[in-house]
Amino acid sequence: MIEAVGLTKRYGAKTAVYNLSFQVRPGTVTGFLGPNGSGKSTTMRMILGLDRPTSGHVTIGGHPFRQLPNAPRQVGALLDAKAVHGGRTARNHLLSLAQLAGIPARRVDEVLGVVGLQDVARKRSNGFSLGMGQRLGIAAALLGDPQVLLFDEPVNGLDPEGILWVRNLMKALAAEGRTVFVSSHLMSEMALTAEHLIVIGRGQLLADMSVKDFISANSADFARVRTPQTDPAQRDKLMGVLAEAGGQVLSEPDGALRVTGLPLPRISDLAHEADVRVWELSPHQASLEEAYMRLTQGAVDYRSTTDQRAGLMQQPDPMGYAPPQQVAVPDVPQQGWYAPPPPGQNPYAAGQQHPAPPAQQPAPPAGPPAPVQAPAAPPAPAAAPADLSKSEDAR
Ligand SMILES: Nc1ncnc2c1ncn2[C@@H]1O[C@H](COP(=O)(O)OP(=O)(O)OP(=O)(O)O)[C@@H](O)[C@H]1O
Repeated sequence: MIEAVGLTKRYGAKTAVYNLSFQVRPGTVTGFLGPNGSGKSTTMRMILGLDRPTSGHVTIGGHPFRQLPNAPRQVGALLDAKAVHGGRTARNHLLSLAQLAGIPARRVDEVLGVVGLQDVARKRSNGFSLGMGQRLGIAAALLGDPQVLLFDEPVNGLDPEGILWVRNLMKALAAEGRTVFVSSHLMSEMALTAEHLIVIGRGQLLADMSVKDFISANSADFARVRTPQTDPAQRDKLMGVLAEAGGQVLSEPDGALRVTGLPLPRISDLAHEADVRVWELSPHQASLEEAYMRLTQGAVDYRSTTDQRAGLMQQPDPMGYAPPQQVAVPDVPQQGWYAPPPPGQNPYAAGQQHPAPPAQQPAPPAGPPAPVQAPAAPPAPAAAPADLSKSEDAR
């Protein structure tokens, strides 16, 4: 088990990690999520004794990493796949690691096979692709057959077959009772791989709970209902009926209704009783990505802006190639596309304060709010968490 208690790391005036406490238990894959620059790699480096905490501590099996006897046999890690001597062959790189840790040479050939690099084992790693480098890094992590494994972005650069392989590998390692701690920005992949999540934002703990609880605490399933566009009165009638029955109704950009708080069969019955024709009635299950976006949108440091191209856009040459004309399809607004929060829990609604981070336990669902019958309003930007960039004791 990995246990962090009050872990804090400052780099000069920058606080990268602040007062983080969590446990990573054996037997499950624990995902480690957070926006760019939120402190995931710094936390992993502290777990591995590569960075010294400014305060707090972190242990593996009850000991700080540096005090573990024969650490490479107990803990394996992929932090930076590029951190290899490029002039060495893959096999020699692993052989040197194995010799340092007293691991027999035949284990090197075993792990090369496990990661699928046996055919390029005698090639220099500076000629490796991004994905091949990742595989070599995973081989190094597996070398000592350790009980505790840390992977920082292991699927970075892997092809679909490689991503599936990593997913199955992580699950198999956890099923053998090992502790598996893995960071990733690929939410769809995390949803398929991890059972438990630790989410941080600006160095602080935002959530520590199962994937299932995380999704239900941060978003809600809803139904999409569409009536014939040619008859707006039918839509208005249905909106009234659904709201009267206790549903929360929002309008989607394409005119469909987004309904929370009523099960699909009830919506169908209500439409039938009101004599409203329905062209679509479909369930929408909230995804991990939607729940993650909702929780972390106030803790994102780096946001993109639209490329204005400084007026450099060229007119198409009438004599040359012109791209095929496409019918303009309006974009779904980026904010607000995701599933709504659970009833009564919209921490980002205008005028509300940013809530205390829902760490440890998902908040119990509150009572349903007053039904909304207006087009889906994009959530107002959340108040940013406390500014951690002001150091208390700049080093
Ligand atoms: N050695 C260092 N010196 C100064 N600042 C650092 C150092 N290492 C990390 N930081 C800063 O600490 C913060 C956290 O960085 P970290 O790499 O841990 O984030 P991350 O969550 O792993 O990001 P990403 O998802 O982009 O990999 C960032 O603001 C980063 O600039």
